[in-house]
Amino acid sequence: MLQFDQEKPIGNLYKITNKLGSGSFGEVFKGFNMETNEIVAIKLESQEAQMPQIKHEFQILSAIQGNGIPKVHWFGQWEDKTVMVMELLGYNLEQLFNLVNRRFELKTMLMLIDQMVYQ
Ligand SMILES: Nc1ncnc2c1ncn2[C@@H]1O[C@H](COP(=O)(O)OP(=O)(O)OP(=O)(O)O)[C@@H](O)[C@H]1O
Repeated sequence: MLQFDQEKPIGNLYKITNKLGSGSFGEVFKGFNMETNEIVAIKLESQEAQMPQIKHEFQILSAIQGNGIPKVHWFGQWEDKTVMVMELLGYNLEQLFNLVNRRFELKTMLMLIDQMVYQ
């Protein structure tokens, strides 16, 4: 688990509030823009990471902006971490699946397939 000073603003603008989850690299937190109060997602990766990934993710996200792809607001160094501040997305597919007792209707499945294939 990453250690950091939650009170110290990221890029002089963003503050972390709570953890959303973690992936194969990095941890993702909910936070907000101190000037506008916009809620954001903040991904942190240790600068000590053996195989740094977050810069690649930042470059790819910046290149493929669009529907369902979080907009990147800020990328840089903070304390001893590399940080990407991005748009906060809603529920992921697993969370939505759980909300409907792990059973999607045929219509939902067809809409998902349509999005996966054509968007
Ligand atoms: N922009 C975002 N808005 C809201 N939640 C997010 C956002 N990005 C990531 N999360 C949540 O944070 C958690 C970790 O995301 P992360 O991108 O680190 O890993 P992952 O995509 O789940 O897995 P992997 O790193 O293996 O691809 C997930 O539960 C995901 O739903």
